[in-house]
Formats: sequence, structure tokens, C-alpha cells
Amino acid sequence: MTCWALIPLKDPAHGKGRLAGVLSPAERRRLIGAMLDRVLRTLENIPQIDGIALVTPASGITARDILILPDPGEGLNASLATGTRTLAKRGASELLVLHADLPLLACTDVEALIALGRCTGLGIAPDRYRRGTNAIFLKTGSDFSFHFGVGSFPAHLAEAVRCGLVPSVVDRPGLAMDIDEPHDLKQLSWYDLPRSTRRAPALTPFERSHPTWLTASPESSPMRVRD
Ligand SMILES: Nc1nc2c(ncn2[C@@H]2O[C@H](COP(=O)(O)OP(=O)(O)OP(=O)(O)O)[C@@H](O)[C@H]2O)c(=O)[nH]1
Ligand SMILES: O=C(O)[C@H](O)COP(=O)(O)O
Repeated sequence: MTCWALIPLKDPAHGKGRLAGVLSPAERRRLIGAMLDRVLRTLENIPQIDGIALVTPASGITARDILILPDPGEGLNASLATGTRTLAKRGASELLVLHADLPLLACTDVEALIALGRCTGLGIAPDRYRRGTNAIFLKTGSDFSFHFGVGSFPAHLAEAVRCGLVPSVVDRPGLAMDIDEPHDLKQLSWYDLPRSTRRAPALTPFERSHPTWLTASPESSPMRVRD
């Protein structure tokens, strides 16, 4: 078995558009870079993963030991379908598609998705509202098509039925917590605070609404998103 992780990444100059009302373009790029870094660092520490690929139209991304695949520019599902074919040709028999906006992702989350996905041939991790899909584990030879977009979780369940697969649905906070809307960012900043300060009244509005790693030094990151 050869398992590759495939991460789609929109050009950071255009990503996280729904946060435009609360974050500047530079802050959004920083957030995108920090979340991607979290996802890459997590994947790099999982022995079951043999390779990591990013499919992206962005040109300013460099990352150690990450395969960068071009984005055909026809949307998320087309990018992932192309990436899947490319990785299958390179020998991938299993694929873990994972969004780049999962700031709480931990190794145990990914390992659970791989283990449960291997039991049935398909693992699906929904977002915390069970509307969207944040990660999918599948075999590369399967007929399964991606249906990312609004209501993708029920759409992926229906796609599983169409393919005769019984999906393992994996609900874990690290997989379920994605950042799309301003209220997601507020919830995240609460998680990010040390336990002892979560109820402290002295926080400024900025501190309350921005994760601390937004202001952390990017120098420690193995991955760079060009400003
Ligand atoms: N390669 C690629 N990745 C995409 C595309 N659209 C979305 N993504 C990625 O797919 C994941 C989920 O993206 P969304 O939450 O739908 O979009 P977003 O850019 O993060 O946020 P919004 O601009 O607010 O919709 C993230 O990792 C995105 O970077 C695309 O067209 N191509
Ligand atoms: O299928 C999905 O979950 C989308 O691609 C992303 O949806 P989101 O807007 O909930 O991140």
C-alpha cells in the first residue's frame, strides 16, 4: 500500500474570501499559511503516509519534501480529480484528501481516518455542522467522484452509495474544525488561548478575535507563502 496525502490550496491571494470583513489581505495570507503549516507538519509525522502533495495554482509556495501539482483552474473538484490521477500514476494506491484550513488537526485524527477508512475502503470526515467535508480517505482505483462544495457531506454519502461503498464517518474535533466564517475564527481563538486565560476579562477585542499564531513569527515555518 502506498498512501499519499493530497491537499488542495487556493491561491492565498484569493483564499478565505469570507473573512475579508474581519481580516486584511495580509492577515488572511498569514492565516492560510499558518493553517497549511499545521496540516503539513501533522502529515509529516504520520508513518502511514508515504508522500504529500499540494494541488494549487499559487506560484509562490515552496515546501520541503512536498510535491506541488498544478491546478487546471476548473475548480476544487477538478483539481482533486487531476491530482488523484497524477498520484495514482506515481504509484499511490490510497489517497487522503485533506483541506488546508484545519488549524486543530492532530496526528491521531489523521491516523483514525486512515485506520477506519481502510476498514471499509472509504473514510469521510465532515465539518462540525455535518454539511461540508474536510477530509476523505479512499482507494485510488475506486469510481468515487469528489463533490466538494455546498452540502458536500450528504453528497459524498450519496456518492458512496452509488459506488457500493459503506463509508466510515469520522467525527473528530481536529478534522471537523475548519475556518470559513468570522465566527469560526472567534471559536478558534478561544481554543487557542491557554486554559487559564480563557475566562480572563482583560483581553482586547483584537486578542479575542485573532488566534495568537496569527501574530507569531513565521520564521519557524518549513513552508512559505509569499506576501
Ligand atoms: N487547488 C485548489 N484548491 C481549492 C480551490 N478552492 C478551494 N480550495 C481549497 O479547498 C479547501 C476548502 O476551501 P474553501 O473553504 O471552500 O475555500 P477558501 O478559499 O478556503 O475560503 P473562501 O474563499 O472563503 O471560500 C482549502 O484548502 C482551499 O484552499 C481550487 O479551486 N483549487
Ligand atoms: O465541501 C466542502 O466542504 C467545501 O469544499 C468547503 O466547504 P466550506 O465552505 O464549508 O469549507
